[in-house]
Amino acid sequence: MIRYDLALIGFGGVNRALAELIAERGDGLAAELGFALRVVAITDLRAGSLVRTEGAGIDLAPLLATAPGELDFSGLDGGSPEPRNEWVIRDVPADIVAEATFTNPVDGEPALSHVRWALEAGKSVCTTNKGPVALAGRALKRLAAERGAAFEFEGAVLSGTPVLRTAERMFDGLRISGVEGIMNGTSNYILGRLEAGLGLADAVREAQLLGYAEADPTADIEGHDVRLKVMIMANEVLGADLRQEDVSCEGITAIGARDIEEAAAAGLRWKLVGSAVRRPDGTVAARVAPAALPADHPLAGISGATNAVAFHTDLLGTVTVSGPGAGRTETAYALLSDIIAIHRRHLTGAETAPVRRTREETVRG
Ligand SMILES: NC(=O)C1=CN([C@@H]2O[C@H](COP(=O)(O)OP(=O)(O)OC[C@H]3O[C@@H](n4cnc5c(N)ncnc54)[C@H](OP(=O)(O)O)[C@@H]3O)[C@@H](O)[C@H]2O)C=CC1
Ligand SMILES: N[C@@H](CC=O)C(=O)O
Repeated sequence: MIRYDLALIGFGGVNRALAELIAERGDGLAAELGFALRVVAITDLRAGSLVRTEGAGIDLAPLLATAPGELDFSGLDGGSPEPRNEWVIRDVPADIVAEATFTNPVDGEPALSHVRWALEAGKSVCTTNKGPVALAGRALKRLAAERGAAFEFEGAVLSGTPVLRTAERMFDGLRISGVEGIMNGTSNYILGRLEAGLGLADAVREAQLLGYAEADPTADIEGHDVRLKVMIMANEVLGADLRQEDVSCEGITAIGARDIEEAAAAGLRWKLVGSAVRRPDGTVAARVAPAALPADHPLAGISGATNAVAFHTDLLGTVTVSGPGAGRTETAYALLSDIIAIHRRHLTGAETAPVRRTREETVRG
């Protein structure tokens, strides 16, 4: 039985849910997929770091039985009050680093360094963190390929809904002229709650409790989170090389109760739409903006934390992928799907990280 040793960086909603999946379903997954998972290191800003590379690795059950805010690794065997991220990532023997600290939409740090340290050490990375992928995806994929490691990030766009792998694997032979979608669970959930008569602050609090919101929910409601996701979609699917300044960005904070009422009276629903479209000259135009959509628009019926991305293709017309766009367990599944992808590449003997194919020549938008 192949075994992969994991280091979890950040032990908040998503990596904790991954630990739960491993604790609850590890044996079943091993029987079904042919590999076992052992967690050998965990770091977290508040809890510190915990390393156990002997025997069964870290015993997850007592950690999962402790309330998130009360976890403290310092008194445990192999524990320290400091996160010790760089040492853990570079020096503790592990096969895969699962990066799930907060997304920093400005410069991607500290997650960008976490990913870079892991790849430099030849360790594969799976991450749900949008910062490193949107802001330095190309360089990190190159580094992964140089070091014979994998860099997987399915959860960085639509949580556990496999929108990137669908585009990468299922659209062979198609030309994709653009993508547009609802790519933020929190803002879509909030818009639904505003339609139900709730105020913005209460709706944000609900989204936080449900585990949908970013550590700083400003990123959700001001559109910065969608901007990163649009960049990832444009760069991965349309072969662009967009930077933040290439993507105009407006969130949902200017939408008031009156706008919601007027839209409803006209049979419209407000949605936060991210889009990237190939221009006739081959460059890519991308934006994030709210739109009042008519009931028959494919994105108008997407409610709650559900998200959807519509791909505009030449031979199939519009193909829409829809599913959860946020949620702790849903996003932990994205990390599991990345680990499965790393395992499959390992089985086929692929030596280098997958460089996603682009549909056409890369042209900066
Ligand atoms: N939740 C979701 O639905 C989705 C989340 N994502 C992304 O996944 C990532 C994780 O999300 P989620 O688990 O919900 O977020 P959380 O805020 O629940 O967890 C992040 C954890 O990382 C810790 N942390 C922050 N900085 C560091 C650091 N430098 N070193 C070690 N630990 C650190 C935080 O500690 P502290 O709390 O003390 O700051 C927290 O425990 C984010 O990047 C998010 O954007 C992607 C798709 C969906
Ligand atoms: N805060 C984000 C989480 C996933 O990326 C969202 O609500 O979509």
